[in-house]
Amino acid sequence: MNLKLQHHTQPLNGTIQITGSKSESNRLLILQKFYNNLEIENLGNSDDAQLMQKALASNEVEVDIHHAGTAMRFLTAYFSITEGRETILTGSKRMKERPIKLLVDALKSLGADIEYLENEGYPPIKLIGKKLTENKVKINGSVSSQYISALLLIAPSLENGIEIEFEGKVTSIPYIKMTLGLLSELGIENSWDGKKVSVNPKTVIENTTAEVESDWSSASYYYSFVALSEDSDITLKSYKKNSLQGDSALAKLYKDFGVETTFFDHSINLKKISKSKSHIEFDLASSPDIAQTIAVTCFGLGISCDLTGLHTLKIKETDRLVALKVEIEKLGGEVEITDNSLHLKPSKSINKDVLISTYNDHRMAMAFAPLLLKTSLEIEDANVVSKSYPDFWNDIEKLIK
Ligand SMILES: O=C(O)C1=C[C@@H](OP(=O)(O)O)[C@@H](O)[C@H](O)C1
Ligand SMILES: C=C(OP(=O)(O)O)C(=O)O
Repeated sequence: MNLKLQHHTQPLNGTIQITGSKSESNRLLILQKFYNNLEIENLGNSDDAQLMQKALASNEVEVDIHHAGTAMRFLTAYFSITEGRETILTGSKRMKERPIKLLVDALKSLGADIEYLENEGYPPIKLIGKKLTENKVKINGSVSSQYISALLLIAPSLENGIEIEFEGKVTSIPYIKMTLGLLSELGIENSWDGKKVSVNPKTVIENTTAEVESDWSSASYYYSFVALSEDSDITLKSYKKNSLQGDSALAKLYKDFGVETTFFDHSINLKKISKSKSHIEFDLASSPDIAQTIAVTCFGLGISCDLTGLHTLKIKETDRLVALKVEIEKLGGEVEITDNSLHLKPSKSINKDVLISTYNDHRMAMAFAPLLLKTSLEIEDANVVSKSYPDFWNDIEKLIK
């Protein structure tokens, strides 16, 4: 279903509760399998969290996790230690193009039994669950932090825990810290000195309740709405000042667009208090999921940007660098991309009634939505947002009324 967005010139006002973080939810769901008494509050309703729950409850041999990257990576580690179980882990056409070799190699070096069923290095894979014999492993950390989080999540259930040594420059670091932070919340000891991370084994947890914070990556679209309008006033519920989510960097980053974030009563209030800078330069290696939002905010404001640290974008739901270039150029912008960066020129106008292609990528749909404050446009396959934020369009409608 395509969705036509009318040009809206009034400010957006209201309060929204975004669903629980997809990343925190999927980590806690894995941990709950190891610690049955763990209670999860504010679990997200994203497709990815639901696919994770379904996969963890399934007794079928074949488990299909569609587009859910975290589910694919975390379940690869989980099923490889589920003794006596044979699992075929598969996903969407795109998932079969998203590499998994570094994680599979790491798990195999720990003693896992994993086989590729189609293309070497990519899903689908067949896993025969068994007890892992080793506890020290080396992994290249520059491709996806999800491989590392996957190892860390099974670590407390291994007899001797795990010690991981990183090779290469570690990427998306806040997501590794999130995993370690959640382990710490459950009382699982861990340490990280930049090069090596270790997690101790733990059979029983002392803290049995974990509360998922609302999703910061989803909050980015509201930051964009506020940046693109003068008098909007939006409150988002269930956020923490000391977040485990790296995308909470939005509060700092959007200051450059003149957006002020005020924390109160577990909520954040967003208001535009000053003019945006006329040029933006961010290294987003720690916050890859908000690159699309920021590129589109800049385009909507007519300002230029140089975004770097984007090397992981090519292996996400789509090649997000190419997708951004194609779609912003349809709207009249000028974009240059490399393998790890995006450069947008300032622009004076935005083309009307353009159909934005979404490439099965929730973030393409949500990142372009705030442009409705500048023009009328159409979003292809708008329900794609359900991967992380099923209520996105309903919530936007509440703010527009
Ligand atoms: O661990 C996680 O929950 C995630 C890690 C990031 O992936 P990479 O580490 O592959 O960049 C991020 O893009 C993804 O949406 C969620
Ligand atoms: C990259 C993403 O998801 P995943 O890797 O979990 O599929 C995302 O949500 O932007």
